[in-house]
Amino acid sequence: MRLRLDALGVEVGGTALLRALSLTVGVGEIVGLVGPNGSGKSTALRCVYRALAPTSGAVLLDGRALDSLPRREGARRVAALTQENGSELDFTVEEIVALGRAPHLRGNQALGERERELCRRAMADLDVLHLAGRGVLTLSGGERQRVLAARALVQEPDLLVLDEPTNHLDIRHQIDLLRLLRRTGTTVLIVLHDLNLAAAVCDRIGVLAAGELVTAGAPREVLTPELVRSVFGVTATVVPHPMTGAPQLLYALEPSEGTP
Ligand SMILES: Nc1ncnc2c1ncn2[C@@H]1O[C@H](COP(=O)(O)OP(=O)(O)OP(=O)(O)O)[C@@H](O)[C@H]1O
Repeated sequence: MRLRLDALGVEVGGTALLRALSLTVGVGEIVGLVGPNGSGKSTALRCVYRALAPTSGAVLLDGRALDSLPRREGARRVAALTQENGSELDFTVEEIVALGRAPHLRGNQALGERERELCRRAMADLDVLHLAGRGVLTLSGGERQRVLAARALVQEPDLLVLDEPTNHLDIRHQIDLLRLLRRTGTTVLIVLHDLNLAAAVCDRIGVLAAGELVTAGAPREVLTPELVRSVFGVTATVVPHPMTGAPQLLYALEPSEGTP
């Protein structure tokens, strides 16, 4: 599925949170949104998973306006892992993951064998199969995040919208999740704070500051020391990854020349 944000604007109480954001995610592409705290990344994602209606502009899925899509079809085709879906329900892990299949089922239809196998596979992929019978409220932050990622993936969406999915995950599980995203071949819009992970996984990166897109392009075009200094106010040395060539940012805690 192709996603197009077309001059997206969001205004709340007279304040612009997002201004004329235009960005395309091609079929099977992984596009990252990065930017300082409060720059509008989650606001943009909220428009895509329909938690927020934009004030101006449009979200287009395969050229079709998102708001013209029946809710059920949207729920089937777009999966979101957000900062808001910390489940308070005292469900087991397998019950939470199975909820990901709900948009594909009719009424109270039970899960068939194929559905159950999809759930098992997603739980195995996210390394939570051993937790299947556990109450989700008893899990650690990282375990819970992996369960919610499994729920999003088991939905087999055409578009995945991920807000800081590596939150709470240890480095192995961060890498496993990003590898999995690559493998699925699904169109992905992802917010990441870790610029090195963004450079490793994203085909393209859009940089937001104060609700506006500063630049967008391939990681090596976008993640320059100048950009990192002007947008984040941080001095970084950028080196190519010795194996992949992806830009990697090195930071030093010692103040360097010219650092405020
Ligand atoms: N309903 C609202 N009313 C007023 N301001 C809001 C509302 N929702 C978000 N904001 C503000 O809009 C700005 C953008 O928020 P958003 O959550 O999109 O930022 P973000 O880039 O995702 O930040 P972070 O990196 O901290 O997660 C913030 O300053 C936030 O306080």
